[in-house]
Amino acid sequence: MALEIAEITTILKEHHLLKQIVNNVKGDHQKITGVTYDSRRADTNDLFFCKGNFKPAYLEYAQTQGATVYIAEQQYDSVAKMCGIIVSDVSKAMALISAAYYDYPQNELFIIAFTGTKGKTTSAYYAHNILKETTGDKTALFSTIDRIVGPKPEQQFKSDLTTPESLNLFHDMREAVDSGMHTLVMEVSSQAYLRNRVYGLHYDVGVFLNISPDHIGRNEHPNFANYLHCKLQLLVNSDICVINAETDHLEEIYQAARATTDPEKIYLYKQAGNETQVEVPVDFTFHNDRDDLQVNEIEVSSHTEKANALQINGRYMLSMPGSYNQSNATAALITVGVAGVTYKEAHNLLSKVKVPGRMESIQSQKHGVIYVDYAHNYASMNALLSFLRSQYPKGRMIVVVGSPGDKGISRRKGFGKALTSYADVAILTADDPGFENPADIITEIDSYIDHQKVHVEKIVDRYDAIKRAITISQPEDVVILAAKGEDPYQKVKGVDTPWPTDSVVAKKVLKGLA
Ligand SMILES: CC(=O)N[C@H]1[C@@H](OP(=O)(O)OP(=O)(O)OC[C@H]2O[C@@H](n3ccc(=O)[nH]c3=O)[C@H](O)[C@@H]2O)O[C@H](CO)[C@@H](O)[C@@H]1O[C@H](C)C(=O)N[C@@H](C)C(=O)N[C@H](CCC(=O)O)C(=O)O
Ligand SMILES: Nc1ncnc2c1ncn2[C@@H]1O[C@H](COP(=O)(O)OP(=O)(O)OP(=O)(O)O)[C@@H](O)[C@H]1O
Repeated sequence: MALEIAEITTILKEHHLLKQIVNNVKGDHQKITGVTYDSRRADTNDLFFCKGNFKPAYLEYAQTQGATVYIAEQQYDSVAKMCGIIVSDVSKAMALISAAYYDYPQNELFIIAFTGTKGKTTSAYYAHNILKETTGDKTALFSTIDRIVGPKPEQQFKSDLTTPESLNLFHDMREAVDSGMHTLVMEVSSQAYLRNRVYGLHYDVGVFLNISPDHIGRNEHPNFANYLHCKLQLLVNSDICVINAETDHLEEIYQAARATTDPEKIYLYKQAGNETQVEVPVDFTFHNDRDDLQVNEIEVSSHTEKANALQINGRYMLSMPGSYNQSNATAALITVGVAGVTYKEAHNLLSKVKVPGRMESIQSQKHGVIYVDYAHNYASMNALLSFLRSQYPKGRMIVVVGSPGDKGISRRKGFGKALTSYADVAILTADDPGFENPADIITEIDSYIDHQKVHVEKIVDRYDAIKRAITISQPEDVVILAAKGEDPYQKVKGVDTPWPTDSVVAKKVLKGLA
């Protein structure tokens, strides 16, 4: 793959991003044969993007590795051998040029994209599992947990981000297309819009699951309005929109979809019998037929002509408990319906789908049943605890939880509120403290807990906290290890410190107690 300087500048001019070209000694026909934003990976004739917390020394090193062109928001005189393309926004430039470099792989994929504060991974897994079967393994997945870019085992790997950096995104799409994939299910975080990782990308189907306060902080969104604005961009960039009619801010969300999409191409869904914030034409409802730890069953019904046409009506069994998973499943079913999959093909494909680190249960003989779950804001913690309380009305609810440093500050208050509503014992511990002192974060969560209702223990070491929770539990109790799911590391002072995962720790503790 290659691009000429002339092609790059044409694209940048079209998008009003080009400011000037400096040191273009080899002329407009000079070719770049690689793209990178990491000097440690730079190679001969590469184009280097100077982005984020970039240091000029990285660019100088890229030059010694053979990179010949850079794109940046300012000129760097220290790299005299390189041609500089100076732009007004390097992250937008990187998305556009990466798409061009990888020859627009998105045009060869049917893309289903999910956004929402909660449920993205679960819904993406549901849709991917159905499409994997019905497309004969020709559906890629870009999720928080893993990325699947082809049918070979080595083409399935752990994700570093929910939505990859634009350059990696288009690289992986290209690999997916070249490996025979024609459909892609992906998660789009609000951060992806904030950082222009998906700038210029269009989706065939865009899903808005829900929104609740989260991701506001120093490295994330400045305020809720910006968080909502970023999430709405998914609908603005989708040909067909699917919206949870029970979400907060429904009016703004529906308006954003209608701004660019014919209402005939917008599908709204909700649980049967539930109210919506404003009156909207609901296309699908799901009826909660049964939702307990043994069986989770829904019946999906269509209410409009366009909804009837998808032919997804009927009963579906889900393997993961939780009423919120009924809503996630309905969203996924509408998307696969739009992709041409009917009830006949899909009805038995959700009963085996499990998402690692979400509602994973570990049984024990002498202690309480243990749940590992990824709930990590108020809405999800509240949904999780209220569901488990309904399932275990007699035993004590013992919750191990911490909140990350440097981001999602509102979670601390949210956890205090949810714990006060449902927990008997809260063991507050570390979870990705970053550059903050975990003991201070714990103290902050604790300040929002009503001590008349909840017995609180503070154990900074997460291993010890899990051990304590399991040790004090009786067989009728339920132990919830929350907010970390399958995370294999703790982020401490800028370092990803390996963490064996909550479920591995829980199993080890149980073995020691046996
Ligand atoms: C705030 C944010 O989003 N930052 C992302 C951003 O960082 P950055 O551009 O500042 O890059 P950096 O890692 O600081 O390094 C600066 C530049 O120097 C380069 N470099 C660095 C060292 C060197 O020797 N040579 C060199 O060239 C790096 O390759 C990079 O281009 O680009 C990096 C990839 O290039 C991301 O890893 C990083 O995500 C950080 C780790 C992160 O935690 N992001 C979170 C907030 C995030 O994006 N989360 C959302 C999910 C949110 C949700 O749950 O909904 C997500 O989509 O994952
Ligand atoms: N629709 C929903 N509403 C509220 N809570 C949910 C919903 N779906 C899942 N959850 C809860 O949120 C947790 C995370 O779910 P999931 O990973 O599917 O969401 P996500 O949007 O991908 O999250 P994140 O952005 O944090 O990666 C689950 O473990 C569950 O506790």
